[in-house]
Amino acid sequence: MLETSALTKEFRGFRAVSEVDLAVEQGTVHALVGPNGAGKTTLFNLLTGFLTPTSGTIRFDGRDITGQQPEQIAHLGVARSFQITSLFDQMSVVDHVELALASPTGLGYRFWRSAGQMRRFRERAMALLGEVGLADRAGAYAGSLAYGQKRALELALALALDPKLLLLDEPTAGMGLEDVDRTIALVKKVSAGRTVVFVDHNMHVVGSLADTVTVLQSGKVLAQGTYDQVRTDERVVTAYLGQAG
Ligand SMILES: Nc1ncnc2c1ncn2[C@@H]1O[C@H](COP(=O)(O)OP(=O)(O)OP(=O)(O)O)[C@@H](O)[C@H]1O
Repeated sequence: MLETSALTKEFRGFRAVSEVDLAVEQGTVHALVGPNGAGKTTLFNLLTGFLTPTSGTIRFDGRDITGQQPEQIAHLGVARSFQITSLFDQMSVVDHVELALASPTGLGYRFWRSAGQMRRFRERAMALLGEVGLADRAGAYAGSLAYGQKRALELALALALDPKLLLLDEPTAGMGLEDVDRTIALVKKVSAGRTVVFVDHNMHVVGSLADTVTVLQSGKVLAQGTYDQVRTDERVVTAYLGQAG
């Protein structure tokens, strides 16, 4: 589904991502981990077209998408759920989802003229809210949601695009234990039959969700394999111990 080859991004000669080969099989959940500054966010930005690689290639679903714009990549079926919240406080939860459902049709940009037309997205919007556990908050303002619920809404917005590949940027960042476990269950549920790549610092989350794991350090792939394989890899243990102090 996704394959990078020698993918590299330099910032003024500094290699934030260096010769990364990544292969994500269709229908699997893949975690990107690594110490701070390892290049995870930069890699995500390359995959979604927010940054252009210095060299190397990205193939998605059988085509070369290297250097394509974020809108083109999104259109091909890559959706990203942002770490930084991108919700409108004064807009209702269900309106957010309807707008996301309408945007691929072009209707999203004319929503102020077509409130009636937006209603045809109501059923699908409610189904998506049900999927992420927010059906009972459909009428609430997004601004009134608890943090974990906002993250769930963002996930629903990404799912509204019916993506072939779902990218999750630190889905459990800033959450307490209870929300972390709820999010693990939620991501497990929505990842069934989908291809997911996520970044997370929490090893409990990585171990619970990931079929395969790529460990990055200083922009390079340090180890790749199942969670149990990388967890016991000496280089990985050393990299994390090095950060602990
Ligand atoms: N726009 C930029 N210009 C210059 N350097 C950058 C830029 N973006 C990232 N870097 C550098 O590239 C390296 C990798 O950063 P990146 O944010 O990708 O790491 P990360 O693994 O996501 O870290 P974290 O876990 O802290 O989010 C860092 O040293 C960072 O300072």
